[in-house]
Amino acid sequence: MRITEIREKTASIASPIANAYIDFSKMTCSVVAVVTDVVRDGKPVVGYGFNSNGRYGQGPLMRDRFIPRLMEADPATLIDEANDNLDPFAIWDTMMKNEKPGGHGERSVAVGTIDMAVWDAVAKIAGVPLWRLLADRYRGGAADDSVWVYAAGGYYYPGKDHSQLKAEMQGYLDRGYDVVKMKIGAVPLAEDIERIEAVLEVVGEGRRLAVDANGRFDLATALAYAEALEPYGLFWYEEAGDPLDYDLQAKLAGVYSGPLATGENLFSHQDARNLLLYGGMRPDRDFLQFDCALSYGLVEYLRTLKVMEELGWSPRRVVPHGGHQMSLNIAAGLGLGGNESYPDVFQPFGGFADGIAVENSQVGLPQIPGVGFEAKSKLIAVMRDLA
Ligand SMILES: O=C([O-])CC(=O)C(=O)O
Ligand SMILES: [Mg+2]
Repeated sequence: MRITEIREKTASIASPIANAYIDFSKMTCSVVAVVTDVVRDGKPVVGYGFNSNGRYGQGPLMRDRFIPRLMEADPATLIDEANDNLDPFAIWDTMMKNEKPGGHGERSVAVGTIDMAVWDAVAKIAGVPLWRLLADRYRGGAADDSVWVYAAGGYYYPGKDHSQLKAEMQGYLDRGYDVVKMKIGAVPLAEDIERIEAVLEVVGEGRRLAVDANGRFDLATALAYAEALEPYGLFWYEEAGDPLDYDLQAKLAGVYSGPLATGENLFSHQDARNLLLYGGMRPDRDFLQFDCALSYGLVEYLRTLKVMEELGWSPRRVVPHGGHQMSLNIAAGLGLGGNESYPDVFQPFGGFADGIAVENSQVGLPQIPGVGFEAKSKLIAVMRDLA
């Protein structure tokens, strides 16, 4: 059993939307195919992956370093003998050979995307959905039947007024979501408060609305927003300051009584540990948003979950960023608290299996082998185009 080829192509996910930090007018993502010589139903098993929005395609890093390391390795060293399958852990170690520690930047996205494709292949070789494989290997077989999801959107874009923002949010409620998320921080506080009040007219209560500042604020601005947001009783206040500014996060947690969320831009278990040790995050109410596709994949995610456990955090406090099926599988298989969803943006990469509707903010998973990409027709068309 061996990997015969790994292909990457960079796809556009450009759109006119913006958060408080970036616009998405040139946004791309990598699509990866890991081709194996294992045959199922008369065809070679191919595992697929892609990276979440926000960090661009990683083709050059993959082609320069990570794909050659895997293709040059003795195939026997990449096998999990006990399970008669590929070994995602050995594959990870091989990709990361001769990489110094620290500085977890774009390389974690390149590795995380290939890792997603490896796990898709592993579950396909095992002939089971990935959530089932994860539950069997790591949770004594217990899998969640459905996963809580919330609708993320509420972006800024040219000409978007309150009526369009409200219509967007109404559309999410109509499609079965109970909680919606909107962007803040690209306009002055008073203007954001007007936007928030407009959305509250649609969703009714603050506990059905999360807000996301995408790391834009300095301490003074983060605290000013905290004071203004506190009375609304929001679902969460996300990524107020720079992702690595644990001091800001801790000071914010010291004054804001409602739930805080962060972590989508922390790309290693060491960074996650530092957040939990020094960021003032509160295990009884706050949310962690680590995204496997950006942070070295599921192999590293298992380490991050272990760090959380050691520091007294339940996996239910994790609601990953990214709105992709990989995190949905991890959520169902490893018992996370939920998953993000982008019903209207980042298509065809965002979203879940065709024909599985969101009801009461819960979504089910397909019963097919792998991550489930084959159950999402527009996405699998892009992937099959690659291999
Ligand atoms: O706008 C983005 O970069 C995406 C994001 O933060 C989120 O989904 O939480
Ligand atoms: Mg965010």
